[in-house]
Amino acid sequence: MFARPAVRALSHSRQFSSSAARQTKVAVLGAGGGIGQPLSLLLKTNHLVTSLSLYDIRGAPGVAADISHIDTASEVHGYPADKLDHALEGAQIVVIPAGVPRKPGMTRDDLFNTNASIVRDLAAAVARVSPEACVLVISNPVNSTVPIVSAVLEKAGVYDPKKVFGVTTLDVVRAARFLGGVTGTSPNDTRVTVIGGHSGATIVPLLSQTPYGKGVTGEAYVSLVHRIQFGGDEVVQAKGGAGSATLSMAYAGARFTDAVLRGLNGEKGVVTPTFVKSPLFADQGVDFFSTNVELGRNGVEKIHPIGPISAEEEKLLAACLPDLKKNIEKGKKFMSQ
Ligand SMILES: NC(=O)C1=CN([C@@H]2O[C@H](COP(=O)(O)OP(=O)(O)OC[C@H]3O[C@@H](n4cnc5c(N)ncnc54)[C@H](O)[C@@H]3O)[C@@H](O)[C@H]2O)C=CC1
Ligand SMILES: O=C([O-])CC(=O)C(=O)O
Repeated sequence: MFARPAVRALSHSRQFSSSAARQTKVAVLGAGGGIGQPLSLLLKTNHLVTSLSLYDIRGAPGVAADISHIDTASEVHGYPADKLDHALEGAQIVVIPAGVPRKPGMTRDDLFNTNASIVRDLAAAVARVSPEACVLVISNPVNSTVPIVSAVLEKAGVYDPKKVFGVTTLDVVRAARFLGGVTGTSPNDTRVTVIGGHSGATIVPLLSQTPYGKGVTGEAYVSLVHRIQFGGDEVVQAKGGAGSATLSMAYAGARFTDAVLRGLNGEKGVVTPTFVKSPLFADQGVDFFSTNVELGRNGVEKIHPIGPISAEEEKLLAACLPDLKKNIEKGKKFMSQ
């Protein structure tokens, strides 16, 4: 589906015959929503998906019937509210965009009270039915929902930190697009590693690590960083109460799912930022963090170090860590109550 590699570091061509690729069932929980529908559509076009399982408390069977007419080989099944366990049976990848989106004036953290329990209950079903699946969390606030999913799986005795991912790909997509806009170059030439978490100051773009990014300085740098950190707000404002990013997020979610699929299929060199259990800043109480991660047959293969960063990025990182710590602790506290 994606002609370009998911990340700038990739140079491998994709060489899967359908017989070489393993059978992969992907479940989407929240498939009837603003993200869930276009994400499911994009996953239907991915030849590495052999079975697509669409679940929502509203509308999933209709979405599944519609998407199932697309002429790619995968099977598509839709499941109503009371059939969550059926939807998860045999899933190797579970993507979760279930939950409420922001309205203008809200932060992602304002979604916590509603989305924390949605994500907790879905994760409990994953633990029960498909405990070995890779879980890709889109629902906000990602900085807290990923620790919640992890804690649910841990409580159930099935937690594998290599298999729980916060999807931060939209920040990577925005950074490439916005940097390309500033430098007047193709986003394909302006791939940016974005580290930290997924909200405001916790989003840290490492522009200094790219040839084009290095050249952006002064006011232009400050406003570019701000746009990457608060790109979500732009969409929330523009939609005027009708939700947040759905289409760009579906694209980003499909791209990240494709990266996980390629890793599971044994492709080497699949590297992309994602928010995972990470040792990098664990000594500062931040035990989930997004950096470049190599994906493989078992999920996370290797967590890359952040690499050399500029003095400005040191400051961004210093601002990120306390906020991220609070968000992570909030998720953990919710699970310990
Ligand atoms: N990680 C990221 O970069 C991004 C995350 N998001 C987040 O994704 C989430 C979904 O956003 P949208 O699709 O725009 O919202 P939406 O309201 O359009 O769709 C959410 C869907 O979840 C379903 N749902 C609610 N509770 C459920 C449950 N218990 N089980 C299954 N399905 C359930 C709803 O019925 C609805 O169809 C929000 O939390 C939003 O903040 C949005 C954009 C980017
Ligand atoms: O801004 C939001 O609430 C949705 C989101 O996470 C994004 O667009 O990055």
